[in-house]
Amino acid sequence: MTYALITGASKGIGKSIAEELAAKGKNLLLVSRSEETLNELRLSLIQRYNVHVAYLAIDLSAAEAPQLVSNWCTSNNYSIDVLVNNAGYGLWGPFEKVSLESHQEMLQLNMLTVVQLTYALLPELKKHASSYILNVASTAAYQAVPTLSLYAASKSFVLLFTRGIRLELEGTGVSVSCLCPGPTSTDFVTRAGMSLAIQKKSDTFSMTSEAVARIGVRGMYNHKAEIIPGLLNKIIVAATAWLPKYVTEKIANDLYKK
Ligand SMILES: NC(=O)C1=CN([C@@H]2O[C@H](COP(=O)(O)OP(=O)(O)OC[C@H]3O[C@@H](n4cnc5c(N)ncnc54)[C@H](OP(=O)(O)O)[C@@H]3O)[C@@H](O)[C@H]2O)C=CC1
Ligand SMILES: N[C@@H](C=O)C(=O)O
Repeated sequence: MTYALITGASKGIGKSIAEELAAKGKNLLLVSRSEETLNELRLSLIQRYNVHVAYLAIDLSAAEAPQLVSNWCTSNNYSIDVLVNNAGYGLWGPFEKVSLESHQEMLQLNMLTVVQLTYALLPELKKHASSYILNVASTAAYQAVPTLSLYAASKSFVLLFTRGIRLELEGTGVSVSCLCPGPTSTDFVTRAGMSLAIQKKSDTFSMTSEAVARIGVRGMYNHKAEIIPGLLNKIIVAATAWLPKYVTEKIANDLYKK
């Protein structure tokens, strides 16, 4: 019996990925902070899809958390052939207006937890003839986003890290993909502290988390390097490749400024 481990599985894109995989008969290991929400989701998935589901409630922004997750998997003999590094968030506002501690906590989750969990679970993933890593970055990975400067930089890190290990792992059976959603209807904007005006702007372009998850899981199983859900998001990413950087950064700045 093998499992997919999903971080940030209690809501949003991670929850939708859990639903998408459960619907395909995949057993799940759900990881996030909210124990009650995770247990409710666990019971619902078992009832609807007849799959095995376990969860671990843990704050993944703690430096020791990825090792504790790995220890949990080992002590329960969970055989993992899918790892979805999804948990993450943004902090909206001018760089200097957000505390350094808050910046560092976000970078731990968005970047270091992805690295540490991947490092810890890679030996397990390599035991299987075919296994998958799906790291969740963002369309923000393709350019600087003023007022989300560190967030966008953290997602660029995830994108390049993913592409790097993808090539390193060629021939091992471990397929590595990067999901780069654009605006998606989740708690992201609330957690980021964005103004209502920006939330309204973001909503006009937003995809559903279900659509993002469906496209992401399909791309992962199709061994795609980068998965950009939605035609508009594909066009925006393509534009960042041929428009001058100051143009796309100015557009992002106007979109996200207070
Ligand atoms: N929504 C969007 O517009 C976009 C989102 N993304 C990315 O998608 C990913 C998922 O975000 P999204 O679903 O939108 O956001 P949500 O805020 O809706 O969900 C975030 C998930 O991560 C979990 N999480 C947050 N902090 C922690 C933590 N410290 N430890 C453990 N789990 C944590 C939350 O669970 P809990 O609160 O229970 O801990 C929740 O399950 C993120 O990496 C985000 O950067 C990328 C592009 C666009
Ligand atoms: N909502 C943001 C997350 O990454 C974005 O789409 O830029």
